[in-house]
Amino acid sequence: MQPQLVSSSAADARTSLAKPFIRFDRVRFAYAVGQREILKGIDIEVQQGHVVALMGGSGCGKTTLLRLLGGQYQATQGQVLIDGQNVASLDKPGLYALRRRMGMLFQFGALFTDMSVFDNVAFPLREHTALPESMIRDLVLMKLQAVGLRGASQLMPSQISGGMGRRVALARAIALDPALMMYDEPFAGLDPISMNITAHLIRQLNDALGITSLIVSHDVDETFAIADYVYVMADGVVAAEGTPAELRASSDPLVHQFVHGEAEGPVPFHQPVSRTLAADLGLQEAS
Ligand SMILES: Nc1ncnc2c1ncn2[C@@H]1O[C@H](COP(=O)(O)OP(=O)(O)OP(=O)(O)O)[C@@H](O)[C@H]1O
Repeated sequence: MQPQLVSSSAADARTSLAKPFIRFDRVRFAYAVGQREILKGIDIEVQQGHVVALMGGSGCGKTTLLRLLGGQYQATQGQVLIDGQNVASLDKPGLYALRRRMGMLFQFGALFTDMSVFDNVAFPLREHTALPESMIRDLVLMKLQAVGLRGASQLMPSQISGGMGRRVALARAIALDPALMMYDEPFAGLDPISMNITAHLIRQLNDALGITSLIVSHDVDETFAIADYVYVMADGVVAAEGTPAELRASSDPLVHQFVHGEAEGPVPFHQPVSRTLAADLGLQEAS
């Protein structure tokens, strides 16, 4: 399947800067030799300073792309480049140094429940730096200030709302001043107001800290409100790409189904299956 949408203006915007911060170059990937191919030739570019979204139906390979970026797995074919470095070519110290430049906000952004808000944010600084406690204190308060929660520093996670907890997790993720922030479903489980606050915070932090952000999300409205560019994946390939406005205006059936959250369309509800339901239930002979 070829990408359905690349307007000349968007393509110009993508190529106007000399070097993308992230590049997936014809990436193919299977979790094990002989297993089903999850990524079937992915080309993605993320320019420095941009907020870029990876979207698409469940199981299409979005989280897998983040894992390749973090060097947890290596592409079977093609290259994954971060700031010009081929992730697969890095030795252990090189990979470790690269990971130090990445912040990650996981689904639900779980906090350590037995530590205060302050200690949660201080955790990566205490683990990964030799900074004196007085400096850690100042850094933590600055990060909490950036997410609007300096006043909550002494509270325990059980004493704050889900939306506030997500912002604390965000402060913790940026504690080590990453160059790249990766968000895996940052809006999952939040009420609409907290979703909105979190989305705008992601954008503000990206711009204020001069970082690059990659968001995996199913939440079209929140993601489109803050993304510079969106890749829609389907069945292991980039099925469509463009700015949020371009995707909203698209008449492509897959993009339309995705943007409008329609049940009917090219993206099937059922995963492919070889046996009938009746056969699986033992009601008829498997064919
Ligand atoms: N460790 C693994 N070993 C084998 N298969 C895996 C592994 N992790 C994921 N998969 C499979 O790879 C495919 C892509 O998974 P992935 O988590 O990247 O999808 P996704 O687009 O992030 O999905 P979702 O939106 O539901 O989180 C799925 O079919 C999944 O079952």
